[in-house]
Amino acid sequence: MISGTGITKTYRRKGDHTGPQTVPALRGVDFTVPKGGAVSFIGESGCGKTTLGRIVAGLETYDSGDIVIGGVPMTPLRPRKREPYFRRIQLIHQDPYSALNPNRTIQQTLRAPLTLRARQTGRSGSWVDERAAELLALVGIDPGYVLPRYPHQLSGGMRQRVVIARALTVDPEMLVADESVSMIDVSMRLSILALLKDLRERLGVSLLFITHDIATARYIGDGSELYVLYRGQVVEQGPTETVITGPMHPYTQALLSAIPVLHGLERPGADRVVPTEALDERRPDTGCLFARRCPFSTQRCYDEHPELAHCLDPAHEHACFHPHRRQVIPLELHAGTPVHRGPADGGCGAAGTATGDATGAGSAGRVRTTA
Ligand SMILES: Nc1ncnc2c1ncn2[C@@H]1O[C@H](COP(=O)(O)OP(=O)(O)OP(=O)(O)O)[C@@H](O)[C@H]1O
Repeated sequence: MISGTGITKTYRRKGDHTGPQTVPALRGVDFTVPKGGAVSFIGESGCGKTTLGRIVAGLETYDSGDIVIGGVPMTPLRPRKREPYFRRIQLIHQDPYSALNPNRTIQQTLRAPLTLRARQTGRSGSWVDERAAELLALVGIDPGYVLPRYPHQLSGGMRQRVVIARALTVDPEMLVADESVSMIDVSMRLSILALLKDLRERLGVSLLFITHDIATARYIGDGSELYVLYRGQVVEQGPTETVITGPMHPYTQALLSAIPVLHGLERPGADRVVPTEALDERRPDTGCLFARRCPFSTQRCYDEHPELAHCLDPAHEHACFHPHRRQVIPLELHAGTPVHRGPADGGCGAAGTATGDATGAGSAGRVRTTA
């Protein structure tokens, strides 16, 4: 199991800026990826997804918090001592072309980490080439065709499979896939996602999926957890299907309502879609970070910071003072018929730190549903 607690990261800005000199990329993120499990992080550009993925893969430092890998806290360890732990976590880059050395054949690319692995595990030199062929077959490509070739001689989909094969050379416990299908041809995306799902099932490797695309997160689905990141903070989390079919946070609802609806159907809640505003970074981040973009915010949202809390389902948490099921989202279209996946409007209806929408701001009259 790999977990993170209170992970924060602030970047320093280089050069002359009129605004603040620092950019908070992550503000106290907690997450858990169970052994063999899958977790997706979703959010719009700049919300901190890539930063989190790089931290989890040991490629970026964090300011505070802790990453625990297999029960071992990383923070107290010196960087060199952390290395073997982070090696168990492999990052799959979004751009398979830049991730591969253009001057090396695929055989040379795979040989380097496999030779090291052979030394570490006391295996013979012949094992290296056998394993390279085995891994390429595992990711669904013909080793005879691919091994002697250079990256530019392969399709984008093949290159991404090679990148995945290279990640597997170290027998990782977890793969971090950062927008790993966003730069390859649309026609090949599904097969790469299917491959990652298949590897999870066959090898028991955990998956941390980073995407801005809710459909991708849903495809990875099956018993996975979804974390919705907004400006470096988790604003909603829970089982993927639960969050997607019954989002409680206005930001998650806005993300979902941005999905295009086919066949002339209206977008759910299109009249309430929260516009992307140029955030005034000089304003202090008190209260809810989403308050200024939220059509349901009240004074309390500006004054107090909402913590993650649940309503009825303890597995489904949201950081909102006015959680409410506001819309039905037609995420699946079968033969032009929208499948209503979410329940109709309903308040939180539970006690606890998260309150129901007592203001009535989220009543059905204010947000259009497709029901
Ligand atoms: N090396 C860096 N130096 C300064 N600021 C950075 C750096 N890397 C990221 N940031 C800033 O940190 C914030 C989070 O960036 P990050 O790339 O993690 O977001 P993201 O959600 O992955 O966005 P995208 O989907 O566009 O890649 C952004 O405001 C970004 O501008």
